[in-house]
Amino acid sequence: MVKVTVCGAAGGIGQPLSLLLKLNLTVSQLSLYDIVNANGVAADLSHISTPAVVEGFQPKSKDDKDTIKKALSGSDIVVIPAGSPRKPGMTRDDLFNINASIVRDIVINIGHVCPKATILIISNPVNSTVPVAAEVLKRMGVFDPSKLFGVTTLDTVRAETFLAGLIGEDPASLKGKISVIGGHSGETIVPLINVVDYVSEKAAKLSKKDYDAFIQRVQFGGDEVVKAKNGVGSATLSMALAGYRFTLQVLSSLSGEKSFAKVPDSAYVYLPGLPNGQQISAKYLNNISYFSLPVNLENGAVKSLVNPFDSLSVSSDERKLIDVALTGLQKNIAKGTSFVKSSKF
Ligand SMILES: NC(=O)c1ccc[n+]([C@@H]2O[C@H](COP(=O)([O-])OP(=O)(O)OC[C@H]3O[C@@H](n4cnc5c(N)ncnc54)[C@H](O)[C@@H]3O)[C@@H](O)[C@H]2O)c1
Ligand SMILES: O=C(O)C[C@H](O)C(=O)O
Repeated sequence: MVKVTVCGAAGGIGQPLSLLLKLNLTVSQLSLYDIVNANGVAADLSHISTPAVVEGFQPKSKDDKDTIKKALSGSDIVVIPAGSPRKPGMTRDDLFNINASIVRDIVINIGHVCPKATILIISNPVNSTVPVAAEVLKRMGVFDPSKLFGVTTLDTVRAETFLAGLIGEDPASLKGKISVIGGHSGETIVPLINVVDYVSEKAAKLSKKDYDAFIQRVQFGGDEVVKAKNGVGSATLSMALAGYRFTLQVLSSLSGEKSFAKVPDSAYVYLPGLPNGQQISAKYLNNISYFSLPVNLENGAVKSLVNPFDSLSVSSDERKLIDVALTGLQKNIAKGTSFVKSSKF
């Protein structure tokens, strides 16, 4: 019996992500929360002949504080794609002013109603919204760092697709064989290509021009979609797939399945609170508090992090990219942390 709640379920990501979750046979309850159209999306999905019981939750007014609590009650997993997407010319950081308070308020409710749930944050800027969530939960005295994740899987999905094109492989065959670490915006995104022998052998033959173009495309893939959608939003369908892929990793860990991937997907996590996170951060990451690394999961929580410096042969070019990422991330993290410190709740 697993209950998954999607907050922002009627949005561009929320709808296809909820569809994918409805198709998953291990989900028994699917709770769809949004400030608009949640009931409509729930009615629609509820006609699909799979076991998950779907319920919509939509506040009746701005003062309605109960509906979200009902939606979250008993959740094992809460996925949050609530908030505004970018328009051309905006950075993800430009979304902070609107999305930070949306994430803060949802997470306050999680802290009250289902503090043991595994929380997956999609809302941008992920580099800052995850620290927002962590600070809220810390202040409430219910923070479990092993259960809070910023969803960065789309960067890995893009890296698989773009690298496969360059080295002539089937993109699906690269799943679990390359890794993307760091954060989720521009230069904080660091693809590592030296993960599995046959991938690294082929990748090592890339010209410098192709390698640089690959890095640039993974780091700025989101901009490609924002530009193509021309004011109507950002990645939704590829993100729904990516969000589902990470949720599936969590669901599998809840049902005790073992992963056969050489590297599991990465997620943006709070390093000081994780078994080997503190160590990796102190030794290799300039004591950064949040960083996306491949996560081994058990029972919906981080069991251990894959240390890329031990096992993924980080090259000197990749080390330089990591150093640039660390500088950007420090600022993004500080912004999220100080926002909550000055919030009253
Ligand atoms: N992590 C990633 O890789 C990634 C990828 C793509 C998009 N995103 C981010 O995901 C977010 C959502 O993108 P989208 O394209 O689905 O946007 P969207 O505007 O289509 O959908 C957002 C939904 O959130 C809802 N919402 C707003 N405030 C809410 C609240 N307080 N409680 C519950 N629901 C609320 C809206 O009603 C809407 O239905 C954006 O911030 C976007 O930047 C992240
Ligand atoms: O680019 C965006 O704003 C959305 C998302 O973070 C993405 O990577 O596609």
